[in-house]
Amino acid sequence: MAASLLQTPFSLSCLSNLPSNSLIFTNSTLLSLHLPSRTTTRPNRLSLKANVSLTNNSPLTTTSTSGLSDNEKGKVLLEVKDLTAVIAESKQQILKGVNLVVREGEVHAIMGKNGSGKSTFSKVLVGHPDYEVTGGSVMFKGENLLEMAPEERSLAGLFMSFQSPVEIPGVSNISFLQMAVNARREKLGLPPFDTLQFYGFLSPKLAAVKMDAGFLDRNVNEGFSGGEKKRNEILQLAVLGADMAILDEIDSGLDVDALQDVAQAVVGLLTPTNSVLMVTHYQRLLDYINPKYVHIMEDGIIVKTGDISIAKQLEEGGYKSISPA
Ligand SMILES: Nc1ncnc2c1ncn2[C@@H]1O[C@H](COP(=O)(O)OP(=O)(O)OP(=O)(O)O)[C@@H](O)[C@H]1O
Repeated sequence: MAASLLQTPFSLSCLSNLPSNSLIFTNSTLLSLHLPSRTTTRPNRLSLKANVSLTNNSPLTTTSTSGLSDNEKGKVLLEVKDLTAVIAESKQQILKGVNLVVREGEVHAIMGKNGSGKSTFSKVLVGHPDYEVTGGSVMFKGENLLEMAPEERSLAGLFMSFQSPVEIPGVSNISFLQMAVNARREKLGLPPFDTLQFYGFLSPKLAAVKMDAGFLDRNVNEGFSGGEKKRNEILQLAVLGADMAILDEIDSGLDVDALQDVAQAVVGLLTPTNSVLMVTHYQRLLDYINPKYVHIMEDGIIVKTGDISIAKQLEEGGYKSISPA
């Protein structure tokens, strides 16, 4: 790594010994750095493109630029078949046969009662070591995701925003992001951004998530409020990009304005070739991000799939109003 990057004293070794939910920050490759896919032909990665209509007073809605009708299907990004998984330590089964297909350009939401397995599913997808897959298959962009190490999953274009983002004491946000972006550039055979170049790259992303520049010099997530951490996660997504972003409860802890900012930033990241899989409990996020599909998870499987009307039904009648299809 270029010395010019290291304005803040920084060593990868400081990223070790992090809690288990910090697998993306392990030092083997500096996390599932949300690095780009091996296919470098995708034009839409890492861009905050405005394929969306945004107004302050109306829900954020995606508008397809692909020219495809609703009935024409995009390329499959993720295909999960009969996925089962247990907690590595106790061998308790949590996922009991999850099936899900996500295509390019689609936003999917997973809802479900507390403890139904939503976060476990998300974490299994990114290869969290707390869980062991015991059956089924997961293909991501035509490759066997389950055979990839967590950092390879990131290299393949998977990003996950955790329900409880980790803190990284001693590492400033800007150093972290710069290092992550430059690691990615190195993989692509590109020269690293120096500090000035990086700031030019970062500025529009910072503006897109409406984040104060003061947060850049603070240690990653250290002392951030719950909402600030969530906003910072979306900044990471904006900076690092992804073919598929898994967002676990990004709405938790956000005030109404922050919710709109974060939702707007996520919508701004959508392109016809990437996708979002979000876990949420509340319709309000879905009103902004407008998923194509809403799935209900119950006891480790998806028991119902529909459109946003399911979320409205849930809001009004609770889970008892949703009977498995
Ligand atoms: N590492 C772990 N160790 C022990 N139990 C676990 C672990 N991970 C998940 N579980 C258990 O598995 C079940 C599913 O948890 P998970 O976090 O996936 O649920 P969830 O649907 O995301 O819930 P919530 O809506 O409350 O976030 C819960 O009973 C939880 O206690």
